[in-house]
Amino acid sequence: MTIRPIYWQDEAVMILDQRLLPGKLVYLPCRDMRRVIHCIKTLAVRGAPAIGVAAAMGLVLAARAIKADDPAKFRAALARRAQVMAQARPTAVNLAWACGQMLETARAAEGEVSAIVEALYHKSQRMLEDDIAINQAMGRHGAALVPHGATILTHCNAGALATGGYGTALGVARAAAEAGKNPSVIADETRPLLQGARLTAWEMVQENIPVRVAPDSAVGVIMSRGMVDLVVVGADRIAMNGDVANKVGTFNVALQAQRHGVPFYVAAPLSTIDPGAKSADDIPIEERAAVEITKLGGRAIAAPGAGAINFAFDVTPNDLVTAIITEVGVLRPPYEKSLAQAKANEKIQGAGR
Ligand SMILES: CSC[C@H]1O[C@H](OP(=O)(O)O)[C@H](O)[C@@H]1O
Repeated sequence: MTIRPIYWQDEAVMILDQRLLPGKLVYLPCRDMRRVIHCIKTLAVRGAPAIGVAAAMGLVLAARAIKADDPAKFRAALARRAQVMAQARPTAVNLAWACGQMLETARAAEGEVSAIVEALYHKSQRMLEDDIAINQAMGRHGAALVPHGATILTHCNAGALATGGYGTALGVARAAAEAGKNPSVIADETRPLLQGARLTAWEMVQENIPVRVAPDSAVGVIMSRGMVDLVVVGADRIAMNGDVANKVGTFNVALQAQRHGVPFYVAAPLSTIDPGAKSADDIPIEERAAVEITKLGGRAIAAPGAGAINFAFDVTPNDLVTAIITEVGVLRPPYEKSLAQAKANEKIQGAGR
């Protein structure tokens, strides 16, 4: 089954409302930037690469609404809108990266405003298509690390729903299955919004990849019983020293993996590696509303009057990361060197795109 989290349909951006999965498959038609921002903020669309693509498409909608015939004034107006878009969620670097890519496209496009808008549309579509190809390449590199019949534990959802449609961490599982390795998956349910139970399990069922859901708190006992061969998770932002920001709870999984001698892999495109972040200290961690903790399915699960702590992400220190799987290969410590080399090569190859 092809899972399409987001796509163009005529003049509208169609966003699969992931808040309603696994029960309902509902697409939201977005015809202006504000609607796309709302989808990003409310996690109707979520996952670092997917929100990057959503931001790019949202900026096309914004560009089409700018009333300016002068290209310079148009580019200035677009830059102001990109600044608003980039603030929709702070941790996933792909959001800001995608906005930067769109502004670069507008800068490089020649001719009238209409030609710039057309170039922006094609850039947003190419970003979606490139993401799928990047994920497939990443999956092939990652699949080489998956033993036959292995059980892969993952956290949150880093699958087709979090990307352009193939997946980073789940892309490794997909590619291993496509290579005939018969992997199975253990999906941490991933409190508070249950992306693992709701989204990862749904994706794996669609793919006929065996999947079992487990409470986040069970990772230790599951690993202590030798039930996990490797961990593969996604990432929202990777610092140049290899510190990894990902869904809250990932750090706990990494500590358990170290304790039990289980390889802990991070699967992420090069665009998730942030050259502006030297270490975890430079990664903003999103805090979300208390109600996401105190309610579940609209029902109170915490005593009325109780507060909540709702960090949406945490940072896994680089010494707990066995390797980082990317579209150009598997990057290993020392990350200061391997990540810098990969980003340098990206710049050289990107220069030609
Ligand atoms: C392929 S990146 C997916 C990444 O994004 C998720 O966070 P959220 O659901 O809040 O967007 C989680 O950190 C995943 O690993």
